Amino acid sequence: MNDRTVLISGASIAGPALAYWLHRYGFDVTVVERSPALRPGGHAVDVRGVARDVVERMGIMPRVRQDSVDERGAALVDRNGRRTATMSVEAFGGEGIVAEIEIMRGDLSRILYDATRDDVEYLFGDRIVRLGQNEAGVDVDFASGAARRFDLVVGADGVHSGVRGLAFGPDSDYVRHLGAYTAYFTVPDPGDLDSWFLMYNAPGGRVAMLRPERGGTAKASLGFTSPPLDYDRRDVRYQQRILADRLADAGWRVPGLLAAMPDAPDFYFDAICQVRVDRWWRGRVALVGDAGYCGSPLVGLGTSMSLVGAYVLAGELASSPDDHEAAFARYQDEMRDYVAAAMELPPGGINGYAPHSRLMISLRALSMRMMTRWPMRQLLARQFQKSDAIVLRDYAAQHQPRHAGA
Ligand SMILES: Cc1cc2nc3c(=O)[nH]c(=O)nc-3n(C[C@H](O)[C@H](O)[C@H](O)COP(=O)(O)OP(=O)(O)OC[C@H]3O[C@@H](n4cnc5c(N)ncnc54)[C@H](O)[C@@H]3O)c2cc1C
Repeated sequence: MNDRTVLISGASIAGPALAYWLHRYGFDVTVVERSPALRPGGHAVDVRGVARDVVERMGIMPRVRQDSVDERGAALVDRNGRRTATMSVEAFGGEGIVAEIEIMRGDLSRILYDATRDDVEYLFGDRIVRLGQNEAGVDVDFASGAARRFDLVVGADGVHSGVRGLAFGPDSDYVRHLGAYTAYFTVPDPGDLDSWFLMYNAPGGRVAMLRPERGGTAKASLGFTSPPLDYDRRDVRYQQRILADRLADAGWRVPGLLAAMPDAPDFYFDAICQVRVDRWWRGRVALVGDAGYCGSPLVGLGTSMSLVGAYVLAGELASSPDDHEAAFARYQDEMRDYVAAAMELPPGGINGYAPHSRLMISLRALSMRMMTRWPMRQLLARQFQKSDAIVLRDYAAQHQPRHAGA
């Protein structure tokens, strides 16, 4: 019997992307999202390497390019705002710190949602609270009280995936804290960024970033190194107090960013962590994107991995709709090397992101100045080439998909 009905948990990047491809291959798709509406916010995310091909094949590249962020490059600044190192977008042919296609996470999520909303059932403001699977399907109970049966369920619900918690085990088995926390939020455009992404390091492993976006606003990020903290993930005010305590005297533009933080409409705070899951499925339940493999913002490939993962998972399910276990196994086989390469932390790991001492901060600026020169250039180019470490199959040609939007 064919597995035709699929429930996806999470409507950010991986969820709508998977919904898009499954619908094209003839599946009936429902997406449940815990938030009452599509979540805005997040910094620019990169669409690198083969992920660009996936976006092309979805037919949404014109809109992605239209909405992408016009950044000239990234610059490290000191306490007084003086640039200590820069890297332009062209330095690595659009595959450097700032990729050729950078788009705000919220904008990409909106584009993927718009491409699927007419063909896919979206349930906002709800979540799965129980999964019971047997040979015939998966019985799902929702927090709203609804109960439904699906052939397959996929967790695309991020680092703290609810589906993973129900079908695989607790976060503590899969989520590895890398030693820092970070927040993202929107602030008024200071007007002097001149299309540069500014990054600042203060002693004590403290980080601030500010990058331009369209429409009179900019995206701020604040971070600090710390062992795991005990806090309520829903208590935004408390998270903001933690940040204010740690960063109040950090210098540069940080006091202004902290002052603007309570008014931000899209404050997001989390540990910098990786997710590693041995096998990405249990029976009829599978994982895609950050829920199954998250390299952390340090590797900058989370969105690309999600887009590619959604493409491969849907393609493999279409290849054997009567044998989901075989499809899930091929999905992981296809993705394994690409994900393993993408999960490797850049040289220096968390210390590269949040150096502690003044000496290490100066060395970070020095190494960024050296990046475009030999031999650092070769090392860095290798790091960015990971985004190409998979050859995409042409599933659409094999499966006579429905036309997009059909
Ligand atoms: C608001 C927000 C801001 C972000 N900002 C950045 C950023 O600035 N830089 C960066 O590198 N990465 C950021 N990320 C993470 C980034 O989107 C991912 O690393 C990457 O794009 C992979 O996406 P994903 O769809 O797998 O997971 P995510 O983008 O994490 O999306 C998971 C989705 O699942 C939903 N969800 C969670 N739990 C449940 C549940 N139990 N039931 C139903 N739905 C659930 C969430 O609300 C969210 O919409 C952000 C994520 C979010 C949600």
